[in-house]
Amino acid sequence: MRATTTVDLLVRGGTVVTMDAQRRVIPDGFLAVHGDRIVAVGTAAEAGQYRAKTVIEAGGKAVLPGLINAHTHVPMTLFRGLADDLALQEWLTKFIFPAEAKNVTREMVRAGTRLACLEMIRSGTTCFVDMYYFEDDIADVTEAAGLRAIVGQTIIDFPVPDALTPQIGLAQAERFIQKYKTGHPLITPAVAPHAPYTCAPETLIACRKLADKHGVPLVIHLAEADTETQTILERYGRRPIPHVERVGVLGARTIAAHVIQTQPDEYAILKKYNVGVAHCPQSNMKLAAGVAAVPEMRAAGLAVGLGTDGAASNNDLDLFEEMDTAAKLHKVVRRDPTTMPAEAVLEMATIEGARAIHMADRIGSLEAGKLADFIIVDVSNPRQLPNYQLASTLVYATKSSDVETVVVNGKLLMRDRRILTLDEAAIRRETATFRTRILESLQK
Ligand SMILES: CSC[C@H]1O[C@@H](n2cnc3c(O)ncnc32)[C@H](O)[C@@H]1O
Ligand SMILES: [Zn+2]
Repeated sequence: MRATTTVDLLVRGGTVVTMDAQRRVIPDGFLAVHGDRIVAVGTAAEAGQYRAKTVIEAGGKAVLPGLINAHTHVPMTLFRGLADDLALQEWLTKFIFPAEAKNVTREMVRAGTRLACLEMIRSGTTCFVDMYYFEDDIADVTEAAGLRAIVGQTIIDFPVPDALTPQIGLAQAERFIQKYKTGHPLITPAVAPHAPYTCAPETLIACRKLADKHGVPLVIHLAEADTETQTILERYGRRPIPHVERVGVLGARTIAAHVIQTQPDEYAILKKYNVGVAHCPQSNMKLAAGVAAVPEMRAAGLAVGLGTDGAASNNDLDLFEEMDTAAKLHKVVRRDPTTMPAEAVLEMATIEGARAIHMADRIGSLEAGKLADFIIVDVSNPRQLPNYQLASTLVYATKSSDVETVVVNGKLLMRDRRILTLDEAAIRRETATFRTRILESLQK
């Protein structure tokens, strides 16, 4: 007779999409969780030895690794819809930077982050990479919501809401890193130089030194628009990727967002430093920035994850939409329907996303020993039937509203669409207050 093992949480009966090295999909599967970890994954027949305080019956549902948003600016949810249908430079310099100068405070950042966490939990995101201002507040609110995040304090060469100079920004970033760097269960602090066109080489070097000193990730917007390529060529005589290499900002645990304006010989530079790429197709389409060479970067061995970018350039934080868009965008630009199949974009939102953010040893797949970050998704809506192929159903026919249950670090954040860690009504009220404030600020 087999001994019984008591665990905290047992999910049984669902189709478990492991995203492990063999990409195993277990039709009648189970997942056992104890503390913050997955302790076993297998077929329902093997689940018999486990007893749990909480059992979730997932028959007819898909159980997947939590989705990973590799690039966003969470407080920008409060700027959603404020300035649409503009090119990057005009959008940033005429609308977003001025709106931020008037409105970004600790209080605003906390409110925007709460709204973002609510949206992300509801749409199946369990981990995100952020870069913004007042990141200690973002970290605090994220931890309370129960989500996992890499939280990057922005460094930029002009006065911003939390730092008048990049030196002040760097000192602030160091304090923030010191507060969170020793093994926090959910928050990984990071340094986030905004971009090569807003940070001088000295600023970029100081950011790299700080990241190396504390062994934390470095997050940067890179090669996003042709205006960036022109500016960097004019200023430094090199294109953006060779420029950042020459300056010395590429290095351990770098995460570069966008990476659109590339030439094939530049992939080797990114590969040399193991740079993870955050592909943000919806933001890139909306700002008409261009189309990143994702199939080529993947073929060159780069880890490419998926990001939404901020809600002011997307305009949501929905990775199900982002998967659908990524799969279709690359087909249409190449006139090749075989490029970026559903399985590939599902990888980008899970295990490849984890590789891109340098966390694949801990998250991105459902395997014993990994952190228990997973979602349970209904796949029985008429719109998803008859469901011949699960990756296809998830990428092309599933909506974020089909996400029913979300677990991060072994803790339930949403069960059967009921949010357990945030006060949804209070967030709606708070958002309405900020809407009025932001509108008024723009009339002054
Ligand atoms: C480093 S984040 C802070 C800074 O970046 C701005 N921002 C938001 N989205 C983008 C983007 O796609 N490219 C460049 N800059 C962006 C944001 O408004 C903050 O000021
Ligand atoms: Zn961005």
